[in-house]
Amino acid sequence: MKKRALISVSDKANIETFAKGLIENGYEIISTGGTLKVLSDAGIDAVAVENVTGFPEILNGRVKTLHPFIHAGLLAKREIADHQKQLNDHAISPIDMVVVNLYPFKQTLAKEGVTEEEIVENIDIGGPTMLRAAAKNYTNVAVVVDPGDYEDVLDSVQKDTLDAAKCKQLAAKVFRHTANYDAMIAAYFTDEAYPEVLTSTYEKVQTLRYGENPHQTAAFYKKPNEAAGTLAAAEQLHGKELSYNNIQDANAALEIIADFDEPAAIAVKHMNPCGIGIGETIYNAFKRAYDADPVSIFGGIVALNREVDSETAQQLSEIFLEIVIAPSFSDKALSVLTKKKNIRLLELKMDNDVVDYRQKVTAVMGGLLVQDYDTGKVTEADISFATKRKPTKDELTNLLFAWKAVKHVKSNAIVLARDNQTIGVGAGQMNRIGAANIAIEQAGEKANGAVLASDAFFPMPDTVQAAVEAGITAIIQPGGSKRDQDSVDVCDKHGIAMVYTGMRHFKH
Ligand SMILES: NC(=O)c1ncn([C@@H]2O[C@H](COP(=O)(O)O)[C@@H](O)[C@H]2O)c1NC=O
Repeated sequence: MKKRALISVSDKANIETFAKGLIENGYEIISTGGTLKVLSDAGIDAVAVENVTGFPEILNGRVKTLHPFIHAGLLAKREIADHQKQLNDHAISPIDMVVVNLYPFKQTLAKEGVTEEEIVENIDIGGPTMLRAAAKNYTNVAVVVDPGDYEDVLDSVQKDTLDAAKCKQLAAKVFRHTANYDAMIAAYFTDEAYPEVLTSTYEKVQTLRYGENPHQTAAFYKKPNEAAGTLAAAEQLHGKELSYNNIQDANAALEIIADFDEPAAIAVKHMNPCGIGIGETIYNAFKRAYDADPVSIFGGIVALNREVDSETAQQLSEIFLEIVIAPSFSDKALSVLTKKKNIRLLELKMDNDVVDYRQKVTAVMGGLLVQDYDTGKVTEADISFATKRKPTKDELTNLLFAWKAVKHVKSNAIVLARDNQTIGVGAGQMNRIGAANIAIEQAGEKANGAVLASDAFFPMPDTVQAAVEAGITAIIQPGGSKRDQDSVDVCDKHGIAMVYTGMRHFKH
């Protein structure tokens, strides 16, 4: 008896060649309405599914293959005599291969102006049912969900190597595919933040050469339909493939730059900003980010939120940078930067609301932690004045700038800033005074007259004392410690202006 393949595909690319190949290798083709038409138009012999089921396609295609003549043909185990007998009793013939790809739910969701009705109609029911039936019965049935597999499957058919092991791999792909499909549907039906099971799925962007270290394997995945404004949407204009650490650092730079509307440049090393500068022009902003810490920026990642012009490109090209990421590069800037073999240039349409609707997921052993992104913002209206002296206008501007910066530094974090530029960053220390000492030491003489931001309150006045000694004139911190008054007293004694934000920015 001839083998039978049921073909029912939404994405009809290359289906004629595949079907032809199957026929040449002794298969009979069964097909649904639209697919049958494509095959018939190409002169390929196929049997309409209605002729197998004895039942017409009804409800505008909502029911076409959902029939025991199809599903018993897919699910019967050939090696079980009773299954065989039941097929015979009901005059059902077995089906040996299913070639199905589903209604384009994801693409429909992404369509501009799409209606709920159209989205719901694009939830495929018959397709996944056949795919899952065939995949369950992988020892008897081959299942092809990915048009990218046609060539390989045909090759296996020709060589007679389409065995259970191969079919099991094809079946695994089906269950991944339908799980992803259902996860997208579930996400469309509700935007519940913390459902009883987390079914988010991710699509592979690329396998990476290695992970954080060369002995670790790694890959980069993205959420379906959510790339806009993220690294997954960036176009690489120049340079080698991104590494695992590049992706982490570039992502950190994008999260930071999303907090700035004015021309800003962010230099990142190991996920901490080593220099942040803002300015009238992107050139000024970058100069400040560079001057903030000309040592640490070496081998770093720089994100800029305005087009890179030739003048800025010239400055960027004078140091070794892993990545420059910007919304665009002028032609002249590109010709300057592409002369450097080892730099990676990424073009990305940035979006300052990029993190607002996303959740931050962190892996822990055996599970995940999920939380909102830290989108907390503090403006002049939100702060309260803790000390006798209030900050001057200039100090206040620098305090709010330092506050934006410290939010993105690993805790415990202290940032010193002046003149629209970070000048000292103390990151990831186990005690606050340790972070302060690092920031103060890095700033050197520039600390005198600068402002200081702390990501969390001062449990004791030691950091303020260190600030006094360094010549800091104003401090911004959340407030809320039992011993706030001790810090206030030190400030008052030395004429330092201190403000409270009422908001903490721990970052682990
Ligand atoms: N309802 C059914 O019985 C059914 N059987 C197959 N489909 C889907 O119909 C599509 C192909 O339809 P056509 O060959 O008419 O273009 C495929 O994406 C397939 O997954 C169905 N449609 C959706 O549920």
